[in-house]
Amino acid sequence: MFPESHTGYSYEDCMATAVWLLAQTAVRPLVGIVCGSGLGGLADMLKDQVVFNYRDIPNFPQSTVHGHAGRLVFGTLKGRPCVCMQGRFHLYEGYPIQKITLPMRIFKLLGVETVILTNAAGGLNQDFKVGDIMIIKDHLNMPGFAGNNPLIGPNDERFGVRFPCMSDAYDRELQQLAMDVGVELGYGDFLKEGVYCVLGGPSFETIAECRMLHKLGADAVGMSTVHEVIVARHCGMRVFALSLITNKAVMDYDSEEKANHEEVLETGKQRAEQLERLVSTMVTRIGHNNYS
Ligand SMILES: O=P(O)(O)O[C@@H]1C[C@H](O)[C@@H](CO)O1
Ligand SMILES: Nc1nc2[nH]cnc2c(=O)[nH]1
Repeated sequence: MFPESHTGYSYEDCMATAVWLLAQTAVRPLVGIVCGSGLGGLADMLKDQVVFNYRDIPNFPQSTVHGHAGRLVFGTLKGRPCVCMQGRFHLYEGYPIQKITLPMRIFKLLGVETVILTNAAGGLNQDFKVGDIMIIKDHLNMPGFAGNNPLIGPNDERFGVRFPCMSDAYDRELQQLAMDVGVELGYGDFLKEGVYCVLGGPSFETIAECRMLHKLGADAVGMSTVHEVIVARHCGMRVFALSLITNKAVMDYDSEEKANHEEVLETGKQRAEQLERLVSTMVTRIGHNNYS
């Protein structure tokens, strides 16, 4: 089995995990949700839950980060069958990149068509405030520039093509749906859109790094999501992603502010309710109208 090598799980390994899960729940999810740091409350909205601890799922990694519960939750969200990762995996936890993205392939084999990813991120855009929700319209993949891409290794065409396009990674109709729903819910003042930049972490950025990322066109910086998006798109799922701006990236040598994980989790708590309402309303509308 894979963990020692870095070439990824085989199609058969992923299928075995999917079949194992499907044998234990009647839920056939069409939407898969990934909860970012401190945003695990999204999973609690699911009704008629069937819950698996990651440690019990064949081939699954374990969550090691505070604010990531480590549970896969099946259930319905306003009647829609969903599966929700209450906790994700990050490069800095020491897992190979193919392992942290494995759940996306399992989502696909479970029948998921649309993936909704959330994360906590530092705001680089000077117009952003702590508590803003940023609809991700594009990304900068810094580990990818350094050769760390989840699709490195032999390509299995049963998942997708060797050279997948990423210029359409973030579904435009779903971005519009999020904006429409957000405005309807009265969230217009704190709903933004922008470019998310992923770094390896776990150290937060220096001031010079934040200034550079901002100049390169990033609006927010974090340590996740992009690898999952690449694998989800490779196997043909639609993707919507958002960042909760949990802290302002420090850009100024006179600033006394210091990024820290406690602030990240605290901001998550404060915006949890609105974020949950935004995502759950979106889920009820996916596939029902011209956003399908
Ligand atoms: O899983 P996400 O991207 O939400 O987690 C972010 C990045 C680090 O894991 C952590 C830093 O506070 O939050
Ligand atoms: N890299 C990074 N990740 C974050 N996650 C939440 N806030 C931040 C941040 O400021 N930088």
